[in-house]
Amino acid sequence: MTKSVNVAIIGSGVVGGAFLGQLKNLKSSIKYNVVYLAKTSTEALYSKSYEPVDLSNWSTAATQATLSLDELVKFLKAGSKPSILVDNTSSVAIADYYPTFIKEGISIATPNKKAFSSDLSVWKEIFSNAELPHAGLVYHEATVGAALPLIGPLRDLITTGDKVEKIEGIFSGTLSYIFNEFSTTEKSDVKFSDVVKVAKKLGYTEPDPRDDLNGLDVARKVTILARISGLEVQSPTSFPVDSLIPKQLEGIQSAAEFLEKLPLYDDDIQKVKDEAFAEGKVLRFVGQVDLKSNKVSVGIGKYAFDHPFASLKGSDNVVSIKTERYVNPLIIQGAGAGAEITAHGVLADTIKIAERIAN
Ligand SMILES: NC(=O)C1=CN([C@@H]2O[C@H](COP(=O)(O)OP(=O)(O)OC[C@H]3O[C@@H](n4cnc5c(N)ncnc54)[C@H](OP(=O)(O)O)[C@@H]3O)[C@@H](O)[C@H]2O)C=CC1
Ligand SMILES: N[C@@H](CC=O)C(=O)O
Ligand code: NA
Repeated sequence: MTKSVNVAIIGSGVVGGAFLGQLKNLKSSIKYNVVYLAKTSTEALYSKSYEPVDLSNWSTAATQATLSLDELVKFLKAGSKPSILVDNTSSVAIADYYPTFIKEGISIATPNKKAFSSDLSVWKEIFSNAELPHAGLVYHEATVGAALPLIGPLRDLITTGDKVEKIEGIFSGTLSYIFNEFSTTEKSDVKFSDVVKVAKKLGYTEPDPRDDLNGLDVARKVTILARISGLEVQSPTSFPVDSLIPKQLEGIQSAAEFLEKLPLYDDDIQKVKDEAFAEGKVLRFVGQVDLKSNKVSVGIGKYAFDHPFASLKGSDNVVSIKTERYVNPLIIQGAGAGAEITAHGVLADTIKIAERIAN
């Protein structure tokens, strides 16, 4: 008999849209019944009889109002199959609900960093609920480095008894792209604000690019890796984080107005770049977790032209993990943002869950 799972998907933006395309084309012996699809915060596709959503016309099909999270839990629990929630949003409200989904036996696959990198109490609740009998599973590989294999391998190392000593790297696809284009080993007069706009257009940035520029997105990723490695980081604002947002633009309401005004401050960051260039260095935005000194930090660093960080390309992330076993650090490098790249990480997690729970 064919095994199957019920899948509820929330979000159809940059990552969610690509996820739906990949799921539609998935060849698998397991049947994935998409019984609920919240396209946006207000519009959803589903039927009370659990008739699967037709993924060939989801963008044009008639919608109804979204279910509340309470209603969604009830809906999924009343289905006859095990369920997976795929959260392709950056919503805090949904993230705060993960402990409930998990306790109620609903598994989660997500690129949403909020639940894993906010207050430590949410992290603890998620992973203690995951130990309960009949709890749902939690997979979140795409919360750090998009689909790059970081969280899975790091957990494998720790579960098998290795000890992490230091993690260091470039964790933001957006900031990698921006600095790789802006601060190069050749003299260039490309404008910081222009590169930011291109990064947004390419789908690398968070829904609001200020969440990348203020360092918080990197701080969230570093928080997740630190916690997995055994360091109880209280929150992504509990350690030093450099921001690239000019002080004068800190109070601005909309992302559009921010992007419009950003060119006014191009000269300031240009000066920092020129100073580094004069020393034979480039600027890169780096995160560090030092398990020996229990210190975490995120900020701009200057790296010599022949340092591996200086030759990074595109939106690549590069992460170095030094452990007791990996005395020469394990290096993981590749694209760390973008629609298809991230979506395949989320789909791979969905498949891993389905392989464990489908019936
Ligand atoms: N882009 C990338 O390269 C990467 C992204 N990620 C993560 O992936 C997630 C999605 O990012 P991205 O696709 O770029 O973001 P988008 O803003 O493009 O998409 C988010 C989608 O979620 C919907 N949404 C938000 N809140 C709710 C809600 N409460 N109920 C239903 N739908 C909701 C939005 O609809 P509405 O318009 O109504 O709000 C929108 O359709 C984020 O958590 C991001 O950090 C992770 C790694 C890489
Ligand atoms: N905005 C993020 C997306 C992935 O988490 C980034 O640029 O890395
Ligand atoms: Na990853």
